[in-house]
Amino acid sequence: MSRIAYFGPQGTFTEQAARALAGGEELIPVETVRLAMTAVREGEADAACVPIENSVEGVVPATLDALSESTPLVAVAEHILPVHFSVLARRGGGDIKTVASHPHALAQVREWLEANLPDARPVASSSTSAAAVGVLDGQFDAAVCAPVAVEHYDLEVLATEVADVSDAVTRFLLVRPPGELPEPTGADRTSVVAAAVNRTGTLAELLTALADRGINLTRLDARPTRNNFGEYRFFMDFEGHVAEPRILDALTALRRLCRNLRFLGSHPRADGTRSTIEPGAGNDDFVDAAMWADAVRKGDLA
Ligand SMILES: O=C(O)C(=O)C[C@]1(C(=O)O)C=C[C@@H](O)C=C1
Repeated sequence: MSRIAYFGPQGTFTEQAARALAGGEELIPVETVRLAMTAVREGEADAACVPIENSVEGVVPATLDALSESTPLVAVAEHILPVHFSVLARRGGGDIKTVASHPHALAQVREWLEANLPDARPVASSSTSAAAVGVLDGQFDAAVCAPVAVEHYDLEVLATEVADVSDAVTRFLLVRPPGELPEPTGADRTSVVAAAVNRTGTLAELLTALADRGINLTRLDARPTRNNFGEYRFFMDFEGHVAEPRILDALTALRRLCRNLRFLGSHPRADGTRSTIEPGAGNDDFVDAAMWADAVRKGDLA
């Protein structure tokens, strides 16, 4: 049985995603996103389940930073969960003066808190479940949690279905050390991180390498390299799988433009959206063009 570290403690959204992705594997709750990946890097777990992006609040910076540091890990699967929250408090507790949660969760219920708990001060916690633990300990008066949290923590439910954007979703990744990749399905996502040199047009060149090959970008985020102020790493997700000639061609171009390129995986998309194929930029077009060039090189064609 393989072991999956997940961003815990028990009752987080990430645990739900890990259960959906893992089947019957052993699940290990870990306090932070970074430590979940460290557990894999140090061989204490075979894979890690971590949040990557939310439809309201955007990317999870801790996940991007942990993916770009230390030894490479690649995403082999993803899961998308609808996100609405329950607000939990101690049974028989008094006034709610503080309400804690993960910053991504607080950002998704800002309007609800202003309308329903205007006197409560929002406090950031390491995860939604860590906020529930803090309420039990008396550190905070209320916690904004995943609905399943109430099954793990003996707290009273003050409100359910809390969300400023009713159809919000979060996408989660299952990452593991590089190895055999999932098979291409036609509805795949490839991810890379490029530490580009700081000169005119670098980002435009990277994006043009994808656009020229008819490849649709699905996410672009920048994070500081932490070395020199103003120097950034660019995280790019795009449609397609490295097993496809058009994607391999793009990756080799990105590598040429930017030698500091890390491959972060190719895997099926959870939403099943099939890759866009632009005219003249299908895999057959790339194979045909390579055969034609080869024939020219051998002197078989003019
Ligand atoms: O704290 C949790 O429950 C998490 O799984 C983390 C997380 C996130 O990082 O976005 C996951 C989903 C929600 O958007 C809020 C918090």
